[in-house]
Amino acid sequence: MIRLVEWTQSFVAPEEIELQQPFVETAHRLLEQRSGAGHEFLGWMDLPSSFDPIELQRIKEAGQNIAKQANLLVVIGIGGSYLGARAALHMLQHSFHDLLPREQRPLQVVFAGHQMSATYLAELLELLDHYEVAVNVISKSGTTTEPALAFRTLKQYMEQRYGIQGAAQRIYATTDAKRGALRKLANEAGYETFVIPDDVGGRFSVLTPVGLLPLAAAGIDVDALLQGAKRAQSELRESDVRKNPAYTYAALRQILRAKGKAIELFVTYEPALHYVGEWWKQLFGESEGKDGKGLYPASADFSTDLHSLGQFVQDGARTLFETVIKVKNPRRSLQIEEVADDLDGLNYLAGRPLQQVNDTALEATMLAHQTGGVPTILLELDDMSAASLGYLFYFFEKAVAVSAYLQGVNPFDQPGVEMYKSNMFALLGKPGYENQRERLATMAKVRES
Ligand SMILES: O=P(O)(O)OC[C@H]1O[C@H](O)[C@H](O)[C@@H](O)[C@@H]1O
Repeated sequence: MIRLVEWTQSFVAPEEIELQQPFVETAHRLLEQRSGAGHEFLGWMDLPSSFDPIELQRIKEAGQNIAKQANLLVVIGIGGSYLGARAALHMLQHSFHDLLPREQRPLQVVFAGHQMSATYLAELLELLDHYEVAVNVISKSGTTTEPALAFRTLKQYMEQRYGIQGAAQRIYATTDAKRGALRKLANEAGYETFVIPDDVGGRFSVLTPVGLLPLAAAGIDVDALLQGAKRAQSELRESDVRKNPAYTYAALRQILRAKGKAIELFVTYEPALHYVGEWWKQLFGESEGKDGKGLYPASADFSTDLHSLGQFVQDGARTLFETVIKVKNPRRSLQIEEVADDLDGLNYLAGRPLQQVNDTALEATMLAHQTGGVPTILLELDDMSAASLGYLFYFFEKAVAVSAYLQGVNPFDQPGVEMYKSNMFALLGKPGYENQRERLATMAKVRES
């Protein structure tokens, strides 16, 4: 589970949290009664407890099938169709999974379609012949350009290598039940398909086949992931802002925003949680960055980034606060040994667990940053298990929904992401975008003049 251990009370007094109760209550009711803005996208709320066991079994079987037919799974997707699976694999697999002896890593997962770098895709393609390959292409809309371009190329590769039918047995599509180009293509090609429910938005879809199929293929315990989320679903239904840590966290964020903080820095001291930070950034950035409002979600890996960003956080613009995620019971431990010469002067640490130094760095840094005028929120995650990660996913989904309602925006739409796409289509000469292309050309002329 996740505990909200402490926050800098000199910045936000407990009474200020309690004053938020009426507003939190309202946001809670909007969620519970499915009556707030974007209420048609609340399918994620009951997902853990209502997951169809037959569909879950089919996901697990497809995962086993992938692991039998392939030793490399290419997951194609972007945004919510990519970040959840990557966050979970990065946290739950061995830190050096790719270095494990081949027999200990039956299936490797790589990602594509999360950007449009020719170098990235070309360098992936040139290695595929060394592996038995399967592909999971994921897109809720079925039309997003980045994964569509990657899939167009990888589909060609798969069909050239395995034949049309052979490729169709190795390609799995996760998309809308009925709509979109990917649904049409998958139906015509005969791919096994999985559905992203209509009422679950992309950034809330990690606990659907979007995340679960790649994880099942990689041998992750998806039952435990869902169990952890189910526990969060039950525990985080409490409407009292003082008793529900997800709501306390939501209220704290909005109070700090009202006090002039503009950036929330998501900090972890475990490299395994790096992509949890990336997933968290989309969840909060897309849910709250609207109407000229919102906290800019940033992430940092400490103590690594204390040697790069530490100066700014300590002494730079006082526009940020930190949300620190501490893992109470990390996956491994290591003791610092005494050495005869003590040339590094570290024998004073001999006999102590290395984790004690990492934890002390966390404590010391929080104190330093608070002294420097940076409020901090400390959240504690039990451990690095699938169940704890499932709980974490649900915790932040619940928190962002309430936080966005407190901020007065719809948590579940993302109108702002369309502009770059339509500009790109216009500049690429996509039919139907001629007028916009002319407008942009005029703008470009003005820019050059
Ligand atoms: O799953 P897709 O429909 O391909 O969408 C992938 C991503 O792209 C969109 O532009 C939105 O920014 C995200 O919320 C979404 O997760």
